[in-house]
Amino acid sequence: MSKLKETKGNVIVSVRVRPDANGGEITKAAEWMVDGRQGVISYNGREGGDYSYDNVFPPHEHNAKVYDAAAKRLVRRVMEGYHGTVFAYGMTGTGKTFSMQGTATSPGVIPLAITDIFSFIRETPHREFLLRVSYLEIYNEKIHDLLSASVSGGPTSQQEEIKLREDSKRGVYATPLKEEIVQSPTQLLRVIARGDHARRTGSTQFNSRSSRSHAVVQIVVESRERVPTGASQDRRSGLVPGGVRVSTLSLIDLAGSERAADDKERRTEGAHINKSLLTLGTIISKLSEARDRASNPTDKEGKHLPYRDSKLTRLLQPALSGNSLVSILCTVQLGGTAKSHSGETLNTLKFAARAKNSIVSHAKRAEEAFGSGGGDAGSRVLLERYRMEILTLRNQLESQTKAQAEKELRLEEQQLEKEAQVRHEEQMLEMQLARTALKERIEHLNRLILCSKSTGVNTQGNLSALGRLSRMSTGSRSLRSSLSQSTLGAYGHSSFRPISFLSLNSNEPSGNQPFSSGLLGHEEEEDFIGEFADGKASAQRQIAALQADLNDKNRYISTLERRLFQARRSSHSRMSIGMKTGSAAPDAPDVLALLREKDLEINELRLQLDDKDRMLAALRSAARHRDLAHSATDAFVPDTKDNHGRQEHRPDDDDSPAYDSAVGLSSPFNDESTAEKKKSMEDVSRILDEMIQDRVESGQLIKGSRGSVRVAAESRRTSESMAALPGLSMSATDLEDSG
Ligand SMILES: Nc1ncnc2c1ncn2[C@@H]1O[C@H](COP(=O)(O)OP(=O)(O)OP(=O)(O)O)[C@@H](O)[C@H]1O
Repeated sequence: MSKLKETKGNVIVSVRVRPDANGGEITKAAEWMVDGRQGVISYNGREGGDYSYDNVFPPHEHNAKVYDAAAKRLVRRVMEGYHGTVFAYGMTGTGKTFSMQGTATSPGVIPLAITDIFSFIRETPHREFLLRVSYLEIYNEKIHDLLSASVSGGPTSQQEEIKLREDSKRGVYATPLKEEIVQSPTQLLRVIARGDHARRTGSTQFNSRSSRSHAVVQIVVESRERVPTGASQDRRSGLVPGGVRVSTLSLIDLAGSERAADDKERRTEGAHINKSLLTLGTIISKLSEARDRASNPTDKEGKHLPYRDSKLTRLLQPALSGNSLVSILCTVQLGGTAKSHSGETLNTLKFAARAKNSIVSHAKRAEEAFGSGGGDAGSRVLLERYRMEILTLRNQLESQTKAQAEKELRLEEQQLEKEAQVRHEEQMLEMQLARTALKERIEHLNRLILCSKSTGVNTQGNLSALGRLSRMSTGSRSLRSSLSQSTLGAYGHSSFRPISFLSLNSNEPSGNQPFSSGLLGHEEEEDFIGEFADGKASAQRQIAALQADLNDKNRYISTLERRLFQARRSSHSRMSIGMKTGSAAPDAPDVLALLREKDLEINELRLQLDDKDRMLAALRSAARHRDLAHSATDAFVPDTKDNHGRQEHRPDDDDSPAYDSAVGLSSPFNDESTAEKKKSMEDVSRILDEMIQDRVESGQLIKGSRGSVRVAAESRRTSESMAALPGLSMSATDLEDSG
């Protein structure tokens, strides 16, 4: 026996004995003997004998044990690339469906095979798998797709007829047939359960829910060697190291053979069932006969085998002809009392025995297919097809990604161009604004320049100072006019000219610096300034003009002082002469005349002194205007030194609010101005001192030890006499105060 198992490993024939339907022991124990360990069933009755099989399962053997012994190895080899077929054959109600499907608590061959399939996948990491499943039934010699059936149960009448076709690589296959790709045991079991639900069943004499059709579950296994890690480049290029291997596991639950039933429908079904089973039996018998002629291989047995007599045998042709591993599970029930029952059991045992002896499997591992190959067989290699599709999609994705990247790049470039254009426009706008601002500035400056020219005053920026200069110039002009009038009025000299006249200082020993051409007329000054109205040179010319004006004023002051001194001396001389004359010949009428003359002179001197005071006030005012001009000029000519490096001469200054408000500056030359003022006062005092000294020398006055003076006795007398006269009351104190 063991030798038989070894030599015929590709075909396994098992017999499973169903428990007694009544729950009791085998009633005809004497007729039947079941040896599970030896795989022998013996029948002691008529046509009795021993029937040996690969496996004999006693009545209470579990489904798991049946699967392990009858199908497990075959399933694993299918996963390795072999075709495999497991089918259950037996009389109705003997446990074919129970063995193939099992129950929830005792799963049969199909669910256990599914579990093993996925276990194998998990245990084989170096390969990748793709599983697809189909489920059909052959009912009254017609093929129905159980996965395309309506939910309500039973294939739809409009379902396209499914035909069997044959291919050199695939063998015999049904088409069109729905195939579902499954990725988990649960998903696969759910698909099969759906097909089971659609399967046709009916009540028979021996089975209240008898399968009235042959049901075929086909699981197509595609597998391929995994691409080694790091060979992603090859994957992308489509160069895979190995092809795809395709194998099929067929799990078939045959309808039960039975005697002709009373029901017409059952009789019709039975006739078809029996016919297909009969054909199957016939083929097995012929295979057995062919095997007996194995020594004469010239005969090609296949040509004479009636596979096409039934769809069942046509569908099982690849398996029966040796291209597939085969496991036949025959189910019997030994407990029946009817004589016919034992006959059916014997028929099953004989079928199994013939199958065991006749079927020779030359099953080989399926060849690995490369590419789609061409033809239907190649196109069914879904794994390869998917791989190609993935490759195509990946290429499309890459091209789209590239196109997208290029598009984004273009958009980015366009965006950058837009931004650059916006920036350019902004820069242009800024430049335009800057140009506009510059133009406005230029126009403003031009207006300023025109305005300055129109006023005849320089120049760049210090318009208020220039305005003050202009006002000062006007003021100076009016000052000269008033001076001239007052001077003329005081002296009655029509030849006396204002300070701006050049002839005034030509012969004056004033010590002032000569100024040849600086005394310009007012219009000339404006033209001069306007012509050189820019920069430091212009400012220096302003200073020079003011300096000249200042010199004029100084010279005029000196002239007035000298004239005053001369007038006093002249008066003193005349008074001295008159006194001498009076003392020598004191004639009363002469004295009176002399006194009147002196009174006139004294009055004239007083008027002259008043004029002098007014002139000094006017000169101080002129000096303030001059300082104003200096300050305005200094505002834009920091270097206030003249060309000879000397500090500009500053006139005396006072704290006149008008001056301060007019200039708006705190003069940095206040100290110098004060010194200058003191100097001028000292000059006046010096002149008066000289006058007093002259009188002292002439004996009219006596100088005290502490600087005080008194009138001499002679003079006092004269003075007293003069003082007695109306209008002659001048004293030394008066002389001091007037200085
Ligand atoms: N080994 C077994 N142990 C327990 N119960 C079984 C066994 N075999 C069959 N049965 C029971 O017998 C009844 C009929 O079994 P099943 O439907 O599997 O027979 P079948 O051969 O498929 O019949 P049919 O050909 O009419 O479909 C079922 O109720 C099933 O549970």
